[in-house]
Amino acid sequence: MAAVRGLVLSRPVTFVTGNAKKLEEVRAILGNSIPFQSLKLELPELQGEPEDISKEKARMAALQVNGPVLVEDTCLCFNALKGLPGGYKFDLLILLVHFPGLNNLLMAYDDKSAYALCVFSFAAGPDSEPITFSGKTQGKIVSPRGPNDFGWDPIFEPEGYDQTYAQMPKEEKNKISHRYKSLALVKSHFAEAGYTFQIENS
Ligand SMILES: O=c1nc[nH]c2c1ncn2[C@H]1C[C@H](O)[C@@H](COP(=O)(O)OP(=O)(O)OP(=O)(O)O)O1
Ligand SMILES: [Mg+2]
Repeated sequence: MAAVRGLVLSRPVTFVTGNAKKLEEVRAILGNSIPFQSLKLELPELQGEPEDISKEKARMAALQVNGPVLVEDTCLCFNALKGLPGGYKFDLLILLVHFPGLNNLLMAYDDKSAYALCVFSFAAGPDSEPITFSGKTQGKIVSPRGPNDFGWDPIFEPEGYDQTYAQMPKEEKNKISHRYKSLALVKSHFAEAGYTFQIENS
């Protein structure tokens, strides 16, 4: 008799986001490794610790979808500002990208280091406690360089590179990014948990 391995999910996983650029990267990074569908929902912008925001997003998404969901919350954290803005989304980041002179704000600090943090959460359903997976990429804040089509990509230069995220080819960003690292943990979790997607009993 064949052993039944892993948890059975009632439906395929839904990745819930309102951000098309994120979705593009998640598609490219996951490839066929985790079958998922996507759903564009504008969930409320929560503030606080990134892990808490991500979990809460997963709870809200699982309720709306009434099935297994993946969500993620991403933030940029300045070491000189003790991790701010992090999960506190005042529009400083957007101002920095659009008004390069404002980078002088950080000129007051010798420490221009920062990290990009991506926290994925998986909830198996509306009654399941979400599990989080955090990926972090170290770097520094620079004056904007490169195309301005995804958030703070033009002002973040990852450690060991002389290009900003915005200047790098997408495939390059997707090999070293906060999102890539977080998704690597999600993939291992799925591989270990051995989720299957049958609806029928076996
Ligand atoms: O790799 C990235 N490179 C540059 N900027 C990024 C990245 N990833 C997120 N971002 C920006 C988008 C948003 O201004 C904020 C995160 O907010 P965050 O709530 O996680 O994203 P969102 O509201 O756009 O989409 P969602 O519907 O998934 O919540 O940082
Ligand atoms: Mg959001």
